[in-house]
Amino acid sequence: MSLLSVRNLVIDYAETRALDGADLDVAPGEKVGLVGESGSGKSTLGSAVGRLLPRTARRTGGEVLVAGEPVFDLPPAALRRLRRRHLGFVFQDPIGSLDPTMRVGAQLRLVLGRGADVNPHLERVRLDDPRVARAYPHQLSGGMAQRVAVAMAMAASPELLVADEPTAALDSQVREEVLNVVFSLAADAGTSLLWLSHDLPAVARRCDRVAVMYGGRVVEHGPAREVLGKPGHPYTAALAGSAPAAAAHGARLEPVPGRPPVLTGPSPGCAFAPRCALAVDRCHHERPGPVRVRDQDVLCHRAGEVTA
Ligand SMILES: Nc1ncnc2c1ncn2[C@@H]1O[C@H](COP(=O)(O)OP(=O)(O)OP(=O)(O)O)[C@@H](O)[C@H]1O
Repeated sequence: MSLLSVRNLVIDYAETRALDGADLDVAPGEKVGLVGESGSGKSTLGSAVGRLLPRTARRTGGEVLVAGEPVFDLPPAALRRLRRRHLGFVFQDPIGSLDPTMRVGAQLRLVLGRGADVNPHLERVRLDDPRVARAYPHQLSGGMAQRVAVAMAMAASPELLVADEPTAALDSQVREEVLNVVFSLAADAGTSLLWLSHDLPAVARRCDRVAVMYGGRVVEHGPAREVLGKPGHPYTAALAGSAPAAAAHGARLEPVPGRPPVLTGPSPGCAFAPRCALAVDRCHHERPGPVRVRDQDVLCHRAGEVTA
């Protein structure tokens, strides 16, 4: 049974179509990487999991189920309960995600309950110095602030943690430390992880599965090493073949010539067709449905024809 199930989700921001029929499943305890170029819809999908989208966003179709509950159809109190029981979130900007006017300990107690001992929670994210609990967020380094944010998100042992590029603002040494904390806490608690990332080698190393987004859809989904090592979709092949050394250092990926699409409605065919070396006529006007290639689900009319 899936803990998270996203079905044919369509999200619009005014004229922009950010998700164009996205599908995704995360099983209990599974670590899933969500990758794709800037603008492919990763953050929109990650935020939609908790219905944390900006006010300008509109769900035009599809649904999100968390532990079987339809997130977009719940009344406010039930939604708050679902978030509290099942979900944790960590975002890109560690200091911005904390309240600048409250000491770290006081913020953690908002989650844990008044009078709770915050020190074990800080120690779990390898912040052993007792001064951290008395500090204000601006007194922390980016890496420390992100570890506090992780401690808060994991305090209630959520079933699913959505981490939206939690290390994008950190330098490479600190990035590894924060990721180690996130993955080891999630493993200890049996928490599933949906990790939005640009770092393909790290996703291949750390995740069970990967979902590759393009033009607001998950165009390939399957075991991480297989998908990134032997892609079934031409877009995954382009992404995986693009400067892996640069990707390892967190650079933004620039995989193929041309620009990703900015959709204003449903893509008439495959959104990748204008940039795809394998595209044939039908790719431009017929939306591809899922095709099974080895252990991978691929949205492509020419799935499996990709060669290294
Ligand atoms: N608040 C917003 N208002 C209007 N358009 C938005 C908003 N947020 C995202 N978009 C648009 O929706 C599409 C998907 O954006 P999204 O941020 O989900 O992609 P992303 O893959 O997370 O990108 P990045 O890796 O840069 O964070 C893009 O075309 C983007 O410009």
